[in-house]
Amino acid sequence: MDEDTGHALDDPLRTKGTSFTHEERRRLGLLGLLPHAVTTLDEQVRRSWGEVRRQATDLDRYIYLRALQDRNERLFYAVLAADVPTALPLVYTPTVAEGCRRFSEIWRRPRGLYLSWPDRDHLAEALRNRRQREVDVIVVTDGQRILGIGDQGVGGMGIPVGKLSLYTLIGGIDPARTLPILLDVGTDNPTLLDDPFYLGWRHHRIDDDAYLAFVDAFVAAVQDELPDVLLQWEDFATPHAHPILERYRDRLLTFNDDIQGTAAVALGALRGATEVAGVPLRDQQVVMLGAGSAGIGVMEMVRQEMVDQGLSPDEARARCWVVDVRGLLTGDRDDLSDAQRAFARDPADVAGWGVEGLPGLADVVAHVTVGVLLGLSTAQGAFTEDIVRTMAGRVDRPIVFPLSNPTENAEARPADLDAWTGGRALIATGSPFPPLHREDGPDIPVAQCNNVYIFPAVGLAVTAARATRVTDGMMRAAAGALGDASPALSDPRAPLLPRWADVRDVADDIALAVARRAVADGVAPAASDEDLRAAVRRTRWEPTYGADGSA
Ligand SMILES: O=C([O-])CC(=O)C(=O)O
Ligand SMILES: [Mg+2]
Repeated sequence: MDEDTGHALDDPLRTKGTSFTHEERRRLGLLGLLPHAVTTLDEQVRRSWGEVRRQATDLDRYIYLRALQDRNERLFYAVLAADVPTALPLVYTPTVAEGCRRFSEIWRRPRGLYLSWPDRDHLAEALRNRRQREVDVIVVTDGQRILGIGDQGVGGMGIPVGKLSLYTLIGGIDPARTLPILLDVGTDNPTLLDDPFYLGWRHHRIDDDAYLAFVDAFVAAVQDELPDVLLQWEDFATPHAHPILERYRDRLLTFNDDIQGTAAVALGALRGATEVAGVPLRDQQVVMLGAGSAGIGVMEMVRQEMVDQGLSPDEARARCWVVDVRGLLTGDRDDLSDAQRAFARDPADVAGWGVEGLPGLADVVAHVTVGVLLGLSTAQGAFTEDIVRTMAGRVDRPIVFPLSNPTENAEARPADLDAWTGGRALIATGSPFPPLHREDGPDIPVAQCNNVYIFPAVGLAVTAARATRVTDGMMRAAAGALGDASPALSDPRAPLLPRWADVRDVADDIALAVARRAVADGVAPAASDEDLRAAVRRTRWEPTYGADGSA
């Protein structure tokens, strides 16, 4: 919003509410509009947390916090920063899933841009109508594969809004320079199509040719208006996610969070896990349940890491197993995309197992000494007691990551994994879970292996370093720096990923590693380490009130 238009009290980026001083109230024409007392930001934060706690449900807390964001952004971020571990599940996974499901019902105020198919000839006009002039980061979704809860149509907007609030909270991106976008190309969700309150374009999703042309027009409009922006693709359905990434990754500053962000955080968590297990990744057999964009993205990075650790591409491939709803990916299947086909096993590999049809997860675990079991399937409870006990019978420290979101979609609950393996399992989940209880010591937090460890830091890095592309090397640098920060490297009983209280400091370290790699890859202007460190520090926006009401 322009700084000199609108009323200081109503502009969420400028207002201080009851914290405007008496001098500011005179100068800005606010005299008489506020009760007498002048509060500090800290008092406002404490008052707001009281309000958050008083709400009856987490959805109510989400609604309260979103309304606060729309009213006073600096206060909103100060509130989140005051208690990151409590705030995160309220503004992000898992509560944001409910916020998306009930988006039309809980609608309050507009935020970001809705680019709808019926307006396809006016995308540039809509983009020019945005409230923020300069933009560092766009998060865009078409709402088709929201977390693990499927097609939410226009309700998917909850995700770009939530992700961008973490870009600011964790990555320090100025909230005035973030832009959430929803591409409304219809929905195939019958509940939404029948919902009288549904706020999106009430129509089935358009066909693929029209869809890809629309995405092309959108990207062209962004390139015209905001040529330097980071464009993050989020929660696209698998058949679109990979092709879109491949189409644009060499043409603009862009990445897909579900494919690349999820892969980087998983690789970071595997670093600590394999260290504690005492078996490097190159010596592990790795099984992924789920062959969607996220599952395949993780396996691509796992395979690359095995090659970096000294295996040939074929040797690495031989250690990777991917299972989807039908069963193991094998070369004789005709339903695989190119990205999935790269992980298809030779049917001869499993011919001796004596399994009718495609082997399932239980068959793979029964015939292979699996050390790492990953899930991005949205199949609740798919890591059964039998499967986990079989695995734990073969390896000393089974590494088990049920990564599907939100919480109810997880392939297993950490407490069950812990019980079935006698406390030997090394666990990370995608959504938050309660800590594991220990009789002989303090409770152990469960690492939340969520791309939130990665994307805010990537945004900070490319903004600070003025990068023009996101290379694979940069995502791997992010994974490496996150892995280096694993508390498990120094304490085998510690969680595999840093505590939320440390996540902003860790983001600085990740951002520096990514920025360095951007320079090395020739996609950012040459800069010394010292310059990059200073740029990261300079870029970081903090939720504080300036000396007056103007900034
Ligand atoms: O949003 C999250 O919590 C992680 C993510 O990208 C997804 O599940 O699609
Ligand atoms: Mg996502």
